[in-house]
Amino acid sequence: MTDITLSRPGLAPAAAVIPAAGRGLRLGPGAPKALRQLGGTPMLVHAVRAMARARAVALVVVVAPPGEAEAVRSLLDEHPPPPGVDQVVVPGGDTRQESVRLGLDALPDEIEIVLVHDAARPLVPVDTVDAVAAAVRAGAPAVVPALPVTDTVKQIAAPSEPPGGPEPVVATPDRALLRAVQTPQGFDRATLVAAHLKHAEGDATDDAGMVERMGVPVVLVPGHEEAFKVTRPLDLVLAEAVLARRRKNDGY
Ligand SMILES: Nc1ccn([C@@H]2O[C@H](COP(=O)(O)OP(=O)(O)OP(=O)(O)O)[C@@H](O)[C@H]2O)c(=O)n1
Ligand SMILES: C[C@](O)(CO)[C@H](O)COP(=O)(O)O
Repeated sequence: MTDITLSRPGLAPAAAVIPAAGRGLRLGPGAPKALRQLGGTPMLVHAVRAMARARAVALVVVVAPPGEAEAVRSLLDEHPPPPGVDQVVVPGGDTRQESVRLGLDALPDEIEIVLVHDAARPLVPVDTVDAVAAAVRAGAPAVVPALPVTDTVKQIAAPSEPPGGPEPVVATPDRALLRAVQTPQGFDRATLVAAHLKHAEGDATDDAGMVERMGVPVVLVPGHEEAFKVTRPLDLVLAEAVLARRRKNDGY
């Protein structure tokens, strides 16, 4: 557990846990995804900035690629957070779930609200972060930003083996009832810790799914198009374009 003094006045103390330990295999060969450049700055630095700008966030815990924690500490020292925000770096694990759990283990006792945010979503607007934190502060135990699904989605019985073969369709779910979820996902700390303890052996792709499985209500709030995840090479092209537009229009 981390021993720090939290200094953001007037709000229940919240921490951002940023899982950044993934390899980014779908992005292609190169450094771990969080350390790849976006507009000349590592993606992780953008993600940390986005979270540290939120009004409620007093602490940012970065979960670094295993073996890169020291390099990430040096990188973040070059990009200090705003006054009143502390940052801590811990090494990550083999899965996203394990990395988030390692981030949770580093939280000091005072933290009541946790926002889990993918380093791979570097351009999330601060208003989205604030809206998630506000909903948790207002009493929701688990809050997820989400957008309507724009494609029609087909359900198959099982993925083809090997991939690329024909896949028979079994259903077409009603798109109006589907949402694509983003991060930061916000939680009452005790709820999230309990979910990680209960499902410790799993490999969940998101934290809210683990909370749902405990029977705790999860609520969606509007996400934002610019909170998209950089997963494949084309996402990086889009991220560069969004960043260039922000820099031109807002001096970002
Ligand atoms: N062992 C892992 C795996 C993922 N992540 C983090 O979880 C977030 C979402 O994961 P994703 O975008 O799927 O990243 P990767 O696992 O790096 O991608 P890929 O599956 O293409 O390798 C990312 O910020 C990633 O760094 C993590 O902290 N630890
Ligand atoms: C948490 C997440 O960003 C929600 O969309 C996502 O599930 C991360 O994992 P993925 O395997 O890259 O989808």
